[in-house]
Amino acid sequence: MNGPLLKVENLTKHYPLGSGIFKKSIPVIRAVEDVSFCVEAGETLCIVGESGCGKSTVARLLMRLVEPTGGRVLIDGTDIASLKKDALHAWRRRMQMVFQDPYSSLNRRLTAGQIITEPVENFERLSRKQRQALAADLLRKVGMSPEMMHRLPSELSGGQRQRLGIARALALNPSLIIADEAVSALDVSVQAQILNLLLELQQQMGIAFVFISHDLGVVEHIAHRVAVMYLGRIVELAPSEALFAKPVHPYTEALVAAAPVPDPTRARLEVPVEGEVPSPINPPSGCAFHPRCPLAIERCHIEVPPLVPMADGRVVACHVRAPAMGMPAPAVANSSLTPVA
Ligand SMILES: Nc1ncnc2c1ncn2[C@@H]1O[C@H](COP(=O)(O)OP(=O)(O)OP(=O)(O)O)[C@@H](O)[C@H]1O
Repeated sequence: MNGPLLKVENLTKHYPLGSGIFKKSIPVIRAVEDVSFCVEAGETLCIVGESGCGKSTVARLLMRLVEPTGGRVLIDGTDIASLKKDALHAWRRRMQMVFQDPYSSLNRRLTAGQIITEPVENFERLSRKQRQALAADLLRKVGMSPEMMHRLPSELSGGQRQRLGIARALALNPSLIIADEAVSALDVSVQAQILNLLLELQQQMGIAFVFISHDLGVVEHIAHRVAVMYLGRIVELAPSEALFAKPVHPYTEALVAAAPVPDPTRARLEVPVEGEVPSPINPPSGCAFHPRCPLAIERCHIEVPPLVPMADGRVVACHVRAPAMGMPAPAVANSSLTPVA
């Protein structure tokens, strides 16, 4: 198969605020704005950013749990919005989601065995024997004993429930798993077990992951590439090693500097980024990060910076650090930060 497994083009999601019956224009929450990226088979793309930056909305758009305001999602080159009944059914087998809180996403009245075989039974009838064999196989894949198939979710630990959520996602042999804060609710040691399990499954089964997390320690452990979102937009998308070794966008730099990973070789932001993410209802003009950015220049107040490709394969949206072709690199005044070549 040529081309990426998943291609996201100019994806946009605005949530209208109120019905606007008496108003001419309805204000909207700009949750996702013009987001584009690709994911190759067997690759892990992590999406990071502060709360409210639009990460979960991207996940919901990928799973078609919400409809986009604009843009497209293509699987193996096919726009998922164009799929009719049977093709949509087939596509649903290929993409699965693992949620943050396994307890609320699992049916508490079903046994572990019923929970993990349910996706398959939506497609085909299984005999009792087949169901048990499938449940045992899936439980083994996620490092659980087949005897657990008779337990209810309430009889399992948080880590076991998350393994169950992963087993359920694996039931249909997906090509892509979307994991939204899939380990955030777990203790650090259980987190590490689940992350290692995901890495093993990726190696064995060639599954691609879109992994959403606000935890940069987790991201650094598993990502091949990282997309950094700020107020609905991607501001930097880079190979993981390059991003952590040398973050280019000032927002990425601030996130990496704030992450509790002891690495003295890392760039440190001497002028910390302060304040909170502004409202997505009325985002700042130009670069939405400019009110918090120690590097901001006049252009940042006016123009939305485009994502500019850099020599090491990353793309960055920053007038100062990655000026678009044809624009002179501006002088940087009053900052401990320097433009990155
Ligand atoms: N169904 C909805 N209706 C209206 N606004 C929404 C809806 N879902 C999300 N939003 C808004 O869209 C913006 C992006 O939310 P989203 O949940 O995608 O962010 P996030 O980066 O995943 O945040 P978190 O890390 O806290 O989960 C937020 O301002 C949020 O309030």
